Amino acid sequence: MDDLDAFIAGLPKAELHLHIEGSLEPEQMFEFARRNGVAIPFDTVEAVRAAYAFSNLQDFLDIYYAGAAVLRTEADFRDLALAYFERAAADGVRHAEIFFDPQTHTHRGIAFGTVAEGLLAGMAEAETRLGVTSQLILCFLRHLDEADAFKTLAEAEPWLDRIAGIGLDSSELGHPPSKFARVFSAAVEKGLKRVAHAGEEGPAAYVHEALDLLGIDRLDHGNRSLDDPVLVTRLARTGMTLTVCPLSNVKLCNVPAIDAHPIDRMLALGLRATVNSDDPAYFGGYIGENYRAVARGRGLDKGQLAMLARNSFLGSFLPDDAVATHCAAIDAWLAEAA
Ligand SMILES: Nc1ncnc2[nH]cnc12
Ligand SMILES: [Zn+2]
Repeated sequence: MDDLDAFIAGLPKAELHLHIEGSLEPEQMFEFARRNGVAIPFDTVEAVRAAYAFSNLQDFLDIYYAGAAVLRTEADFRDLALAYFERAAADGVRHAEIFFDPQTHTHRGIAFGTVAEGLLAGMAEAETRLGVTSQLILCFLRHLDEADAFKTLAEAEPWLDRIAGIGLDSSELGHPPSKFARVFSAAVEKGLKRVAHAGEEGPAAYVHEALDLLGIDRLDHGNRSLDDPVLVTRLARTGMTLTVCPLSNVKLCNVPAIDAHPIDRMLALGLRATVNSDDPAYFGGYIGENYRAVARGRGLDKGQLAMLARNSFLGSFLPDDAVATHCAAIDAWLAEAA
């Protein structure tokens, strides 16, 4: 491991944009398929990996939803979460706020509670065994309708004291944030935080909508905000956190190559950008791989990498005292590396 890789591995960081279903590795897909007696349309792990060539978000989503079909029991969700936390801990993650897509499972007849209890069990075990804290964010699938989102929020009611917030994901184009304004209003009355994918493939106007109509606390992706200087100013002045996912952006062809990624431009514009993995099993790497990719591709120095890590705690839903402790650990690591 060279000096930069060692610095990145030891840099305390939070992951704020991770779809737990997107951490399903092909090996696990086979294991879960076997133990649940579910057929999958692939013969080998290599054939699965070979299918991961995407030209846009929808290409990926079609495969991602099909892959999730192997997840059936509470143990599957627990094992999936634990496997993610083990990889994240090895990458220096101290805290993670993870997304899950309940509708992907309830629409297949899996109870909301099976998913939630399994994930919560994995999260609790990760905290005791690995020292990684975490929170859960329930994402609504935006290609489905508002009524389905309301139904899902009602199903979540018994678990809401253990769910930090709600999010919005899936096919962005044609499904603007405005479609879910009323669900997000209902969620805020229940004390939930609000995040949304916006400006991943969709226009800057969708980011404005997410701010104005959903009242988001955090912006997932947000790359297309760079098309709109007034929006950039608004995001910078309000200290809005952007959960940027570099390898995902390249894999889904939203950025032509990693050396053209705008992560350092975002920082230079005063945006509170963070680095995250999105769907690491599908996009070529976990959070450490994303940091290494932008560090090399954009020539980031240790100060910039530490800023990205500090932003991840500042943008988290952790209480101030925990954020202060994590930021002090970053400063100590930076001082040691100097
Ligand atoms: N990158 C992404 N964009 C939108 N929805 C998603 N669901 C999982 N990954 C996603
Ligand atoms: Zn995402």
